[in-house]
Amino acid sequence: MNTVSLSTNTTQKTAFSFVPSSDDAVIVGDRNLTVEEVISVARYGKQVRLTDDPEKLGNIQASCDYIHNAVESGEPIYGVTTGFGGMANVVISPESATLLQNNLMWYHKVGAGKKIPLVDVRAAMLLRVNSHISGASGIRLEILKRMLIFLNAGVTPHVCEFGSIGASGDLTPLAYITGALIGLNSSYTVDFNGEEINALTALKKLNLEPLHLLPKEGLAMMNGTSVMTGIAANCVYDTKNLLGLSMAAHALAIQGLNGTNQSFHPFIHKLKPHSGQKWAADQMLNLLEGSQLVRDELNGAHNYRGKHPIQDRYSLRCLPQYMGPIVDGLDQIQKQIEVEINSVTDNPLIDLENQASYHGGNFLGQYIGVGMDQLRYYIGLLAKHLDVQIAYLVAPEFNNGLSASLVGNTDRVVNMGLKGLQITGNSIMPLLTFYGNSIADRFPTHAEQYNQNINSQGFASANLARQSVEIFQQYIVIALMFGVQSVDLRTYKNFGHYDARATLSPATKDLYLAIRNVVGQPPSAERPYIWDDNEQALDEHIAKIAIDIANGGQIVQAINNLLLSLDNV
Ligand SMILES: O=C(O)/C=C/c1ccncc1
Repeated sequence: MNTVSLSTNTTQKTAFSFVPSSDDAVIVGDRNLTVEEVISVARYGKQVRLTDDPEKLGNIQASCDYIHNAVESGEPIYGVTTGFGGMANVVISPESATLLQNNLMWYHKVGAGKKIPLVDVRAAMLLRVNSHISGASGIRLEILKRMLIFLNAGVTPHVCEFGSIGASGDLTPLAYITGALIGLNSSYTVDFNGEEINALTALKKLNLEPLHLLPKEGLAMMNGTSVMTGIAANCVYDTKNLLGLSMAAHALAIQGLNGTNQSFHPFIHKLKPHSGQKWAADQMLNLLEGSQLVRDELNGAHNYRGKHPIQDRYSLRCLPQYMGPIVDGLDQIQKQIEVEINSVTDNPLIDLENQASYHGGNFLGQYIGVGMDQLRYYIGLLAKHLDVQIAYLVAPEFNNGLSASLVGNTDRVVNMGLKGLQITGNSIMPLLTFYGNSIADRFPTHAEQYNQNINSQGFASANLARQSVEIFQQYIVIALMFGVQSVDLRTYKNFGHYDARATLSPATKDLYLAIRNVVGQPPSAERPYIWDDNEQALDEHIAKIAIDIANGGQIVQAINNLLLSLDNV
């Protein structure tokens, strides 16, 4: 798979550059799409094709015919022969039905704030096609094909971060995608393989003509949850990587602290068999297996440990019980996102079999609003646990014989070790629990003439989730740096040298090596990761590790088995 290159001074995925992938294409319409497939298209340039199932393709045309006939016969259908939303009492004549759809994009050209990342817009376009492929939306195949042309050529409309309350779907964000797609006018802009150009120029470069929307097509494009769901898919994917890295950071810390593996004994977790808890305990055993730094007490041994308690403190001993609900919760969120990805989310919906159409509200993004609220809450919980582990590592009263603040060279009395790094971590962790606050329960009750008087705030919730993910990507770096330094110091304490390659469990050695590699400082028997304070600029290490993680680079690859196991929680 080709990788996405990011600009060097940021880990944000706004700086996406499109490289088409030569892997097999993702097919829309043959079966349900997964989060993984969405990511492969959105971030890694995988090509997309439409199904060639003649029945599916025929249904798309049949749904357009249904709308055409309804308009001809003057049938009252919401949003086709009526005004929109709270103005759905306005009767629209057949002659104005086309104008109605094209006007929809004008009064929703009201986005505010920054542009959202291109990878989120790419995910949104894929999801919009996937939603329309069911043939219940009354939109031409030509428009679906056009979205795929954009995706496959790396042409991405610009979408703003404010403008959707997630009620009638993401009207305004989708208006920006639609306006660019049809070339409504030159004020719509796109990213054309890294170059910002207007939509009309983009269409020319793609050998496409501007299009006029037909009745229902504006609503079909704009009434839906695709943008918030695209963002959510990217967020859940990243959060699972971060969950895996959190587990691995804990495994390093447990080795650094000379913790026991007994608390992860399957006997304990069989007696409280929540699937997430069992997964966390099993994975912790895998992560620690073969380590020379833990107290190997799976046989039930427990000896007095002098001034240290006979059993470990809760952040170690209760790790599976703490992690379990987070693991199960993320799994549930992913399942809900995958249902949303494969849903038809506009209104009205066309029932071809019964030649009827139904007024409803599949565009309400409540699953995404609540799901992304939960995702941010779980990120806050993950961060809190890591913060505790760091605090444990730096305190000589508790850390089982390591130096204060994990100072490397204690003979150089001015060394303060990782003290500053901990404070940076302390500056981030509260933000992450703050971001765990909910937004879906705070809404404008008077929205849109009291028509959208219940709304999900799903788009806002998803945008906040992206921010939370990006902040957590910085935070996990700090936890990992603490983990690396602690295992070096523990190796010295127990074995008289600093090369933790020889003492770590095989499952954490790869991660350890990847981190040392990314910061350009290979392990050595003579010195730990950080020896004297003035030998390295730790902010540069933070930036390098964060970029590798945001890119899914070697640090994430190093825990691939752990990540794969998340699919079978
Ligand atoms: O009530 C609806 O189903 C849709 C509402 C709406 C409001 C404003 N613009 C487009 C659609």
